Amino acid sequence: MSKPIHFPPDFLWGSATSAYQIEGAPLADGAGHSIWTRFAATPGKIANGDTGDIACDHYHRWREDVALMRSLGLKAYRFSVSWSRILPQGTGAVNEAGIAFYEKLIDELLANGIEPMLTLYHWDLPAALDDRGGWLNPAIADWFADYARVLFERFDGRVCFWTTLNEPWVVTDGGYLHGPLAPGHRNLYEAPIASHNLLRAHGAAVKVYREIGKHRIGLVVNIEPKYPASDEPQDIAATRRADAYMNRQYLDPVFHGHYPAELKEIFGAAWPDWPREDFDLIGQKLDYIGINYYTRSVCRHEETNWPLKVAAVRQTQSTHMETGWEVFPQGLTDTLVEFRRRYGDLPVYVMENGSTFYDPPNAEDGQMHDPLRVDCLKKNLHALHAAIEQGVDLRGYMVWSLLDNLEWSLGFAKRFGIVHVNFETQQRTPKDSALLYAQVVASNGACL
Ligand SMILES: N=[N+]=NCCCCNC(=O)[C@@H]1[C@H]2[C@H](O)[C@@H](O)[C@H](O)[C@@H](CO)[C@@H]12
Repeated sequence: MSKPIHFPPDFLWGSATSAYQIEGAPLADGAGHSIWTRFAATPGKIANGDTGDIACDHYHRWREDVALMRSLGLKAYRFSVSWSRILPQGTGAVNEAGIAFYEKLIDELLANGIEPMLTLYHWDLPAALDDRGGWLNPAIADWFADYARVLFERFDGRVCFWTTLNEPWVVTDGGYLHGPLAPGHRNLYEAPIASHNLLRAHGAAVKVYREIGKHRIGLVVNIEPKYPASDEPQDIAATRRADAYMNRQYLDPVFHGHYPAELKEIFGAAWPDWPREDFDLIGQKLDYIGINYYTRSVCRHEETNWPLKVAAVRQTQSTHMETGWEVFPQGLTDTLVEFRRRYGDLPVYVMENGSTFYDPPNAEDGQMHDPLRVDCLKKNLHALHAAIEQGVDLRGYMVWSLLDNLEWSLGFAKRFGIVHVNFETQQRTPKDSALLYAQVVASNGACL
């Protein structure tokens, strides 16, 4: 019998979502178009022609969803604000109806004893700014800082946990290098520029927060630990390139003031000489780091793979994600321990961790059984605890996701929720994984 595990007494157990994936009504009450309302309206961009026009109808069901979080005993809720609800043109006049929606949500969370954790940007750039170059226009650092200032002024104090960006790697790799995500570009020269401007915008927003904010602000990155497929020098080098491109491309400039050298090797002539002063902006001190962990990657050299020359070696036990994300809880422990080794003892929150499996149909007992997700969740939580035992200053965990939702270009078929959503009726049904998670929260992990 393994000894019961305990997490720190004030460990923050919560769940995470994002605006475009759950809200629906993206253009309601004066909101402007985003790059995702446009992408979804473009045939072939989202599987099955799915869109965020309705999604989980959270824009109208927010009170019911907060009650659902309360019923699960959640201590925190990580959500994102749709920039184009607040500033329909991306800059300029504030849309008070957009402010009002998030104010109601925040106040309802607080009234139910749930900590609001607000992400300023979770991929849904205002279309009006994309028309002005979006993340390719250096002015976006100021546009983003001005947007952030509006929310800081309205909500700081009720919101005490701020995140500037969610996963700049996915925004860049998906939206500018390979193209499966909005705005759908595929350009070796654009990707480094977009990525660098994301980090500049992050720094500009943190700088504003230091002027007027009184609580905590950080960055959320997806980290996918890389393991060599063999000890062949080519595979070792490929693994280093993959780690530099996906993981260190964001953490090194923020914490060490420079990019990994491998990026110049990967991008060649497409890699600019960045102005030194940019790294003073990017390197603003943070109160915490948010890490999203889903899977690892076993890497080998692959000459034909553009532009990294790396291929991932498919592993056996995978989730039902499109590219078969391996279930590898040890990677979560390794990621957290390696962050501390490389970047120091900053407080860490796991801001997303979850899995998608084809959930079996509703059982005769009316319960939504999801045994594979339950197993995955248990293993990941044990891995989380192992990192704490190895000295990581881990402060909280947000399961991805509260609700089944729009999995971006993969549509609604990829269900990550611990709560099932019937997208015809909008009925929410907690899965076994939600019942397990409620026990974990209530016992602070002792039930594991
Ligand atoms: N191979 N491989 N690669 C794994 C790389 C992970 C990149 N995708 C994410 O982390 C996204 C994050 C996003 O915030 C959320 O909005 C998404 O719904 C989840 C689920 O997809 C995750």
